[in-house]
Amino acid sequence: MATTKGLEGVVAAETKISSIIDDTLTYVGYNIDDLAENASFEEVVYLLWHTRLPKADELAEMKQQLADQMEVPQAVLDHFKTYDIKAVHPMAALRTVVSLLALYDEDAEVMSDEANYRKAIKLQARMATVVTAFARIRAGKEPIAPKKDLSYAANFLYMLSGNIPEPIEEEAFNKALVLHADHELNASTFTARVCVATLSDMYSGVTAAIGALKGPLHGGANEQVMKMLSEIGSIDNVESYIQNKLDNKEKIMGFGHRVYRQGDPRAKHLRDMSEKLTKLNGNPELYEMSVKIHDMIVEQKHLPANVDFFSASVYDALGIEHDLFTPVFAVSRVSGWVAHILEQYANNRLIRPRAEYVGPGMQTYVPVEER
Ligand SMILES: CC(=O)SCCNC(=O)CCNC(=O)[C@H](O)C(C)(C)COP(=O)(O)OP(=O)(O)OC[C@H]1O[C@@H](n2cnc3c(N)ncnc32)[C@H](O)[C@@H]1OP(=O)(O)O
Ligand SMILES: O=C([O-])CC(=O)C(=O)O
Repeated sequence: MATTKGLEGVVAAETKISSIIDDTLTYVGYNIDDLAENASFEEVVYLLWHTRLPKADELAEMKQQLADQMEVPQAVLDHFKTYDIKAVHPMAALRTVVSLLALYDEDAEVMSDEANYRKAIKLQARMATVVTAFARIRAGKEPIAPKKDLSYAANFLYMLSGNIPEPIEEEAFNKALVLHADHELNASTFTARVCVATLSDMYSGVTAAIGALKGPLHGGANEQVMKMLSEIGSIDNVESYIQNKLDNKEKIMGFGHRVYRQGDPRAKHLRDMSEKLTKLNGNPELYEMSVKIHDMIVEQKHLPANVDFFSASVYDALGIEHDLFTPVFAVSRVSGWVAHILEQYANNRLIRPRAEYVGPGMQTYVPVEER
């Protein structure tokens, strides 16, 4: 049996949800550039789950459903007070809380299409609430209830800070959510599909996916990019810091991709936003440092930036704490996970590949006292 390390190039599923062909990303046939410029996140969620854009009344209904389901059971919020919240990583907390949400959902084990759709809405709606509640409780503040008349993007920023975001902040965050929503068979989405292909429930699939997204080679890279920018500290230090890493053959977070060769089409949108938002919040140096790093990596390694690189300075400019960057990714990507879970259920077969055995040959058991 031949193996393909990391399953590179292996086609492991058919999907109608998103595609990456010749470095062009589409959701259900719509170019990501078009969606980033024009679509609301709620429209994209509908698109991914129904494989078509909503009509006005359908969009209004979905917005209403999401708004109605944003509140989480008090017991889930109380759970944040049962451990040292300052000592845990928010992605670990999110992984646990999504699993916990299942225990308060009477639909959790019901496998009908209707129950799965209700779970989809609840998961999408509540991810924003739990991430923002975690952040507030950690800061010693009370969680803020969502406002039903705000968009999903605005509600997230409102629940986080207590302030209704400025239009430019809402627009930028909406765009970031749109750009992160789905990405073909990335590691976390594949994880979700593998999990539910056993006919396990949607909460299990999303919990597993959060675990996969957490790693620094995947969604966790955005936090690592910010850590690097903070360590560098000023534009004068960029060259020596990056050169040192390259000379030591260390990976630079936010660069490279398994599928894209010329570049990640999402990065330019985030780069533009980073330029605008860092100017507005008075810290343009963060953008300038990012550009300098980018130019060095492209020149020396020929590696383009991926979605995580410029998203770091965007989220920082929006006032989001650095260890919440990956949870923010999850708040968007849950839409894609759910779409893939629904697609997997609709045409399921257990996912069970083979491994090539490379261990010792046949051995005979030796009792412990004789070893
Ligand atoms: C949302 C997302 O998940 S986007 C990806 C987020 N992850 C990151 O930004 C982490 C940094 N990037 C990486 O680690 C990789 O580029 C990945 C994991 C994204 C893709 O990895 P793979 O396709 O498995 O490529 P792999 O890790 O084998 O790298 C191939 C070569 O490019 C080099 N390379 C890849 N990415 C980088 C990087 N960011 N910095 C420096 N060198 C790199 C590797 O060192 C390797 O070099 P070698 O052949 O001389 O050993
Ligand atoms: O597709 C991948 O491998 C990772 C990625 O960019 C994403 O999940 O958005």
